Amino acid sequence: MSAVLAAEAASAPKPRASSSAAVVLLGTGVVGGAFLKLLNTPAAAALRLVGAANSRRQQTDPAQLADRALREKLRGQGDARDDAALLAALDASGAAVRVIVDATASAPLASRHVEWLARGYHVVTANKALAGGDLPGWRALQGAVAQGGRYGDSATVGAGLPVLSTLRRLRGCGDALLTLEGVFSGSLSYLFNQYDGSRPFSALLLEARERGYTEPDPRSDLSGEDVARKLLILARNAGFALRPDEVEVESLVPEPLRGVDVDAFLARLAELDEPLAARHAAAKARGGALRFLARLNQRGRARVGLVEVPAGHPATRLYGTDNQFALTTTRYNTQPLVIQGPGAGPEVTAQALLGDVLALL
Ligand SMILES: NC(=O)C1=CN([C@@H]2O[C@H](COP(=O)(O)OP(=O)(O)OC[C@H]3O[C@@H](n4cnc5c(N)ncnc54)[C@H](OP(=O)(O)O)[C@@H]3O)[C@@H](O)[C@H]2O)C=CC1
Ligand SMILES: N[C@@H](CC=O)C(=O)O
Repeated sequence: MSAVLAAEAASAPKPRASSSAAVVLLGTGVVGGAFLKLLNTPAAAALRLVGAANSRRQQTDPAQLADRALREKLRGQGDARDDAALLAALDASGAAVRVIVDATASAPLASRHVEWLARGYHVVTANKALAGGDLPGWRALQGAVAQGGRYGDSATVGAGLPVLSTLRRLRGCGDALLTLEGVFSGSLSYLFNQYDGSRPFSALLLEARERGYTEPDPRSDLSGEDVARKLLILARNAGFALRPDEVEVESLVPEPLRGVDVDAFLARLAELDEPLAARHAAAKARGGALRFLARLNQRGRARVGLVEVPAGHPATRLYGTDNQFALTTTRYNTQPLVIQGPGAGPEVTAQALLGDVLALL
């Protein structure tokens, strides 16, 4: 090769290491269903679905996977659940980039993420159970990522709002998180942004559930558990090695409704109404409003719960499922850096998953 050609070859844009990926989707519920729809758009042309599963059945047959009614069909047809067969489908694809997308809320599945990363699969997840679970799990995940595993977690906080990416970028620049405060739940935001006592709280909750904002078991939202997980994920990404038992959590689930199954809970939803109506009336009488806030202070003290905020508080200026993350850092220390926008819903969450998958190419 001449010197000129060699120089041109050296300066030409390098071909991407890989331009397509094979994908297995775990979970075909609200978020997984929206992800399947996105796979049929031009934005996902480089992705090939080689397996999909719900909790009981799965499919690896290309013709069945291409069927627009895949999600509905999986309810009654398909092979029995078997992770090994899904991983085999990824291996057989021959794709250099093999991605497992976890759109479930399953803790047992999340506990497998580290093993999958170690075996060379990439993991993209809306499931918060690993990063927002116990500290050993978080540390194992950091170990796998340090070994080169790639973990797409944008959907786990703010349903894809650029919160984790911002936090990591600031940290990479030597900035440090001092305090964090805000509304981290799309469903609880939706509930308290609207609740004025004119409609029962339980009716609003059913509406949030129908719109796909709540967790599979809405008590995960009402108990503060889902918010606590997001707080843990954020705090850990900022360098605070917090354990779940270090987060003070206020639950809105009445004691008698905590141990019953989901159907029984849904049948007794009206039991939520009276205590919340009383709290709302008391706050209103003092000129305040109720918002479900998460807070992490400089000493690493963390709390999530219902707070009576004064009129004009930033959390009273939210709409719909808006989340709000106010980050005070060593460099953003006179005013916080605020990230705000819709923080729940199938479309935005599925888009966050797709974005993380495409970032692997
Ligand atoms: N909804 C939202 O706005 C957001 C949700 N998320 C997260 O996304 C995840 C999914 O939420 P969502 O779609 O609303 O929940 P859904 O209940 O609608 O869907 C969950 C899906 O996971 C499936 N599933 C459960 N266990 C397994 C398993 N072991 N293997 C394969 N599939 C399994 C269920 O199967 P089956 O149908 O058989 O029960 C179902 O298809 C949760 O972790 C949630 O926190 C994150 C950000 C926003
Ligand atoms: N149920 C969650 C969905 C996103 O994580 C919420 O309400 O924020």
